[in-house]
Amino acid sequence: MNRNNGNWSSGSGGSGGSTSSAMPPQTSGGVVGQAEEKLVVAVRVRPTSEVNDRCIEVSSNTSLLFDDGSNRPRRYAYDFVFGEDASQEMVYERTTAPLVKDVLNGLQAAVFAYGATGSGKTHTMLGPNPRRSTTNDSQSPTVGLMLQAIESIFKYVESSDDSKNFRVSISYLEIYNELIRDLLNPGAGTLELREDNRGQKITVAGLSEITTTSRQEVVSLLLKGNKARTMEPTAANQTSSRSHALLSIIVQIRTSLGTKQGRLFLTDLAGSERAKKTKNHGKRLQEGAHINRSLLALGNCINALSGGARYVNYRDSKLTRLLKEALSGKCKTVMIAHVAPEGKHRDETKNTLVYADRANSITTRLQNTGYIEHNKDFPMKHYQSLVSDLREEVTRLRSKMLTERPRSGAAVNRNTVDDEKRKAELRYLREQIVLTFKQQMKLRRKLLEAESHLLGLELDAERQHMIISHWQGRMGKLYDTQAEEDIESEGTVALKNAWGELAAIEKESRRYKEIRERTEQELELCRQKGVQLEDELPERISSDEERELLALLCRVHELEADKVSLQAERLARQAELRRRDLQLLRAERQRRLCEDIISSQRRLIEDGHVELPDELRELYSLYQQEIHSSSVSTAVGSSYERKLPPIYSAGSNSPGSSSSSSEWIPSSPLPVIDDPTTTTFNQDGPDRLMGPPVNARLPKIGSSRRRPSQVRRKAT
Ligand SMILES: Nc1ncnc2c1ncn2[C@@H]1O[C@H](COP(=O)(O)OP(=O)(O)OP(=O)(O)O)[C@@H](O)[C@H]1O
Repeated sequence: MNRNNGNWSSGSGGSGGSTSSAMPPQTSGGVVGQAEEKLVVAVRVRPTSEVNDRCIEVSSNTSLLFDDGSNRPRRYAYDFVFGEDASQEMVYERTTAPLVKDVLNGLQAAVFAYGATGSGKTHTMLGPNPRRSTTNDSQSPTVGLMLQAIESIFKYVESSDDSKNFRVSISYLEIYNELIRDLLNPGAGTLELREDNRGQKITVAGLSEITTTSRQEVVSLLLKGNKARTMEPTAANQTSSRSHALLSIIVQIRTSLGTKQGRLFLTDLAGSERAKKTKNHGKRLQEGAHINRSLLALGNCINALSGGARYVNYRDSKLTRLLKEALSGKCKTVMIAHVAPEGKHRDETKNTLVYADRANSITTRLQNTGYIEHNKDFPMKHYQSLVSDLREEVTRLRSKMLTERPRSGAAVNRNTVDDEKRKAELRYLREQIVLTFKQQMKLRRKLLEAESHLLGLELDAERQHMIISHWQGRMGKLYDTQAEEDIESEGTVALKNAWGELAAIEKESRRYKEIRERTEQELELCRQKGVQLEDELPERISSDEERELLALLCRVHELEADKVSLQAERLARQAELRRRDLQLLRAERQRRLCEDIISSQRRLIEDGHVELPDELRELYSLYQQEIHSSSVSTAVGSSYERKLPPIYSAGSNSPGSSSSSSEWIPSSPLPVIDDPTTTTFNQDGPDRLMGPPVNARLPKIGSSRRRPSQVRRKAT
């Protein structure tokens, strides 16, 4: 077992697990890349002994009738409706089993149980009396979805040919009164929720993530976690969960292309409740308020998502922040709404049905999580594995030659007919092997080309993103209104082109990802066929002639391996050049921004006659030295290296003025200024790649809008 501090949104476990390149099962929808996804909604009706006063009648596997008391029942339809007699297994098979397959294919998936207090959520997710349960039997028919999912994942991994390529880790937390607790390490106290600068990646700092190869261990950890969960008897439910419990199961699958990571979130939400009805007081009442607030936040997100809102506020509660990925489409998500059929729970049941109805119309775009650690070294890494495959084949063939030495006189004793037949068979076998090998190489090349092309597209997309942010920055911030229309038209054209390019690149990427996937499958079949054919060889090698044939085959394989190595080096160099080109472009862009900032600051200094602080004076003189040395080397260097920041002299009226030196004060420590209109930078430098050239437009002298606080005037 490995215990790590885990991230909520990115699995970073220790080593553990096992390995295998077993073909993962087909995804529920065969989705790879981006696809339109509907949030799947199921409703489960809790069993009751009440026969007379009832508000729910299940009419089919997908619909039910709800009587709000007016005796005019309303029909609600969902993806699945589970009646009172539905077994745990049935609920699992229809809702969670397809998601487990997706997770084993490297996708993210989530199941969350929603409903009023006492409606059966914990029963569905964990089974009956999870707190009291001590059985480690994850195969018992009453266990909940969490244990069933763990059971299926381990079953799959264990039955796979190369199970050592899989690594399974879990983390389990609860949100109680808006505080996060680690259920696998309850003594750790409350944990912090953190997110990156862009609010994209949510992590729970210090959350344990346990990696293990033993399913029994996972099961006992889960049971232990359940016992640590905050549960209290309330008037509505003797074993009421007062917290939201979120289990995350991460499956990492090592493949020849990198490590894929799938993740399954299983969430047992605390039940919504009405204070009046539950008769809760004090602590229970406060818990209820927190529960309701976070469920309200969840409800708001669902409303916004179902209405197709562009902005969804996930920030209102920790629950929604943690479930953001599950709700916003980076995940396949199933919501199981729970209802109580008794008439006395009519209001809560109606609320849940309406809630589930809204969730029914949420559609999102599923994103493939892809590989977590590949491409960085591509194409080298990929080629290396290919070459090692080929070398392995050579070794295998060679070992056949060594083990099966011809027995002396064997050939002489055979009669001619047998000999001929044998030769014909061998010829056929050899032809088949060569044919399969050729097919394999063809597919491998196709795969490499697809990979290489995808890498190129990735870099192209990055370039377009840079162009977009470059122009958005220029149009939005750095330039004065004076020639706004000009800039806008230039910028608008550049932006439009970049967006168009980006759309085309994305389309092309999707196409190539499909090609890659198909080719991978074909290659695997072809490889298996090749291995089978080669397996037939040992018994047949009995003559020097046959041995020669085999040696020839080895040679072909070796040559092919060498060829692939060379190809790999060439492509690696190409990719590296492209990468460096992008880095240069990025660095140049940053340099231009710095120059713009310096220009604006200098403009403020000149215009406001601000006394130059010593440190700044020093920096300027260093800068001047730097510029001097780079202008000396310009004779041999590129023209843009020597370009000074586009600083305009005091008194110049337009950015295009032809002053060739600073006219501020003769003793100015500031660098000499080049004329922006005569510079070749915009024509030749990397900035040119950002689209049409644009000169910086700084505020006119005397018309600059300065706030007194921004300018420290020189004391006279
Ligand atoms: N499908 C079911 N079959 C048998 N018993 C069930 C089923 N669903 C719920 N129960 C029983 O009903 C009671 C309440 O269920 P449970 O504790 O799962 O509700 P809950 O929605 O999780 O409540 P809370 O939000 O208060 O935690 C429990 O005793 C549970 O065993």
